[in-house]
Amino acid sequence: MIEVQGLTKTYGAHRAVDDVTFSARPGRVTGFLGPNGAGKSTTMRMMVGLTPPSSGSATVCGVPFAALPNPPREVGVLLDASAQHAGRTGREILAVAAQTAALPRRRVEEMLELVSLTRTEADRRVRDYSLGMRQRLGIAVALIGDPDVLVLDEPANGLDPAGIRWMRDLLRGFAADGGTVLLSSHLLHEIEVVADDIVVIGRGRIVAQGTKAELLEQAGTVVAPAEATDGAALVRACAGAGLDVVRLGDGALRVEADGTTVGRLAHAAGVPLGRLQAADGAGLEEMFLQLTADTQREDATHPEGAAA
Ligand SMILES: Nc1ncnc2c1ncn2[C@@H]1O[C@H](COP(=O)(O)OP(=O)(O)OP(=O)(O)O)[C@@H](O)[C@H]1O
Repeated sequence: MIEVQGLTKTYGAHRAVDDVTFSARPGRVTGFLGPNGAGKSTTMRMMVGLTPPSSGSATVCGVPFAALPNPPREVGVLLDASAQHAGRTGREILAVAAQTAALPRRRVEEMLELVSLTRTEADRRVRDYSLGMRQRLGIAVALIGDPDVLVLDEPANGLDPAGIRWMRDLLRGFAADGGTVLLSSHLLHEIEVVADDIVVIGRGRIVAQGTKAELLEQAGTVVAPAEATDGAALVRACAGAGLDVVRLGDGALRVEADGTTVGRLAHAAGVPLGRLQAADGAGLEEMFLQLTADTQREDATHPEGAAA
């Protein structure tokens, strides 16, 4: 279990993390999603005692990270896969990690096998590792103490498609065994395929959180009139009922309401529909971009923007 309460970090006048509260529960994968610079890494660094918070608190397994008697046995942490000593071999890094946590030496070979680093690769210096190999080594270090909790910052960076699949299966398996997983990403798809719960952060603040199913529901309904000329009437009908409406660009709209509500409004307005469906993943992406729009470097929202 991870509990974060009111975590805030200011750098001068800049609030990098602003009153962040959420929890990551056992048996579930929690995705921490936000665009570049949203505050994910800073939040995670505060959770594991690497950055002192300006205010607020975080506990892992019920206590602050710094109070854990043998952290690697409780929490596996991967924050920066390139932070390992570049002159050491992968095997040496794992050996040091095992020794620090008072673990038997055999854990080193077990972890190498788990993350599929070959004998030759394990004996190579980390400076000669690809980013994907560094991520695998980082996962091995995180798992070496057989922890209950995993905190992983962008663990899929640098992994090839097979590696991403491997990582996903590993995290799902970890959670299925009762473990708690918190992983960050700036890519919705990466989070969507693996997470049970999603916390969305933008410009240091939580902008949405809930189970994936709840967020998909909030993503609303995609609707399009049978006749393109009815587009404006459909927008008026939905917006007039106080619903948020976003034009999707192909004549369709995303309306923040369930299908029955939208269907009734269209019917009342005398607009025959050509399409009415749950917004699902594409809707979630639209919602994510909208929620974090003011934190995106590029204006990723559709040029037509919000219609209401
Ligand atoms: N040591 C620091 N000093 C000043 N500002 C910082 C420091 N560390 C982070 N920041 C700022 O805090 C904000 C959040 O950064 P953070 O690295 O937590 O974002 P992120 O969500 O992890 O981004 P990314 O997806 O790009 O890794 C950014 O504006 C960043 O410039």
